[in-house]
Amino acid sequence: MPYKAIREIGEFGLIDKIAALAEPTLQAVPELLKGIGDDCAIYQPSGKLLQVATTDLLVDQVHFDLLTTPLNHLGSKAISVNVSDICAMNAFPRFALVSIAIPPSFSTEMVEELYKGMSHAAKEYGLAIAGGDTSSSRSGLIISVTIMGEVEPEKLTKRNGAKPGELICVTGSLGGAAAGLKLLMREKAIMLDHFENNEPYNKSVMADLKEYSEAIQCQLLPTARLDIVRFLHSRNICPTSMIDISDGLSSELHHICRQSNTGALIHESRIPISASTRRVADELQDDAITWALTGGEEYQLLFTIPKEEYELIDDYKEISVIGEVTDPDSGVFLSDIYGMRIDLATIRGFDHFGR
Ligand SMILES: Nc1ncnc2c1ncn2[C@@H]1O[C@H](COP(=O)(O)OP(=O)(O)O)[C@@H](O)[C@H]1O
Ligand SMILES: Cc1ncc(C[n+]2csc(CCOP(=O)(O)OP(=O)(O)O)c2C)c(N)n1
Ligand SMILES: [Mg+2]
Repeated sequence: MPYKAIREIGEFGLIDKIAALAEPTLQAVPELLKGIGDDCAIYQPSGKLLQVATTDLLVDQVHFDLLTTPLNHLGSKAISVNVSDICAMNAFPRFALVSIAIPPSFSTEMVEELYKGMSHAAKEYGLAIAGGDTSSSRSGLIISVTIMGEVEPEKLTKRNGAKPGELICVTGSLGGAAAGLKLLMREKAIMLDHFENNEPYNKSVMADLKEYSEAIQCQLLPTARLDIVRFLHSRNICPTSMIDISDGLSSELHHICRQSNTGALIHESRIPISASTRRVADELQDDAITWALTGGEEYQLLFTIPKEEYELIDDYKEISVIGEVTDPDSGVFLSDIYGMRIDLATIRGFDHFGR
């Protein structure tokens, strides 16, 4: 079946298709009085709740590579990385505005595939796709998502409330997204090599990626930890500080410490790293702890709670206590498996303009 060029239906024909795909997300949000179709989306904020807003860009060749990324996964990830920021405030996402700049190589079906992923993720998180903007792009695909969320004022969690003596907690496991990215880049290099040598495409030269599905899923299809926000609310736990891990554990811990005016000591042996991430690191002769500290794109939550609240999280396997908050003069340190202290100021994470 030939693909339909976007020029055949034009900008407004494309927006109609996008609106149809966004439609099922509207049901979960009755406060949204108008979604796609007017000059603005119209939202009726609920009474006493505070509103939070976040935005993140996804740019071709910076955040994704279309050779290794299915478009529906990319759509889902664009929603999830923003929901993750809402979760980091201990808040709930309500609606999203999605803007895309589309390169000339894209067909109507490719845009639809992207929105199928967004719409699916939005439904999972109970948020509506309420509007956006569409442009052509003279270079690669660019996706910008803005999400509004809500939270009761007393539950709002910022980066700046950690105090010495408190526990540092992290959700899920770390390092998987970096492992997935390394594997995908390895497979891409093999594929390009093959094409360059004019060899016919042959699936058998590629690794069987099924055996790496956990790491690849962490990279291509991360989930924001809205389940953790629900858990925290259900147990009436209000972290004193919280951040999501987009740039690596080390960077995010520094953000909490800088904004809370504290130090921190975390323990290498307590950093949760899955067996499959360790296996990939061994295979690629790389270091899973470095991935956890600097890899980023985990979309797990890093937060602090008073020691007395330990028993409230103790039985929950999705949360690991990895260390404690210290005085500001103590710096931000990792105690390695031999008890040696490593200054985490020397191990920073992802930086768009980093050397
Ligand atoms: N171009 C920009 N203009 C205004 N504010 C920005 C810009 N880029 C980032 N920020 C703000 O700087 C802070 C840190 O951004 P970032 O590191 O991207 O956070 P996150 O990891 O939560 O996405 C956020 O409050 C964000 O809104
Ligand atoms: C093609 C490609 N190159 C590199 C990466 C790795 N990468 C891209 S952005 C990023 C960090 C997170 O992105 P950022 O824009 O800093 O998110 P924010 O902190 O604003 O949430 C990482 C590790 C990737 N996923 N794909
Ligand atoms: Mg950001």
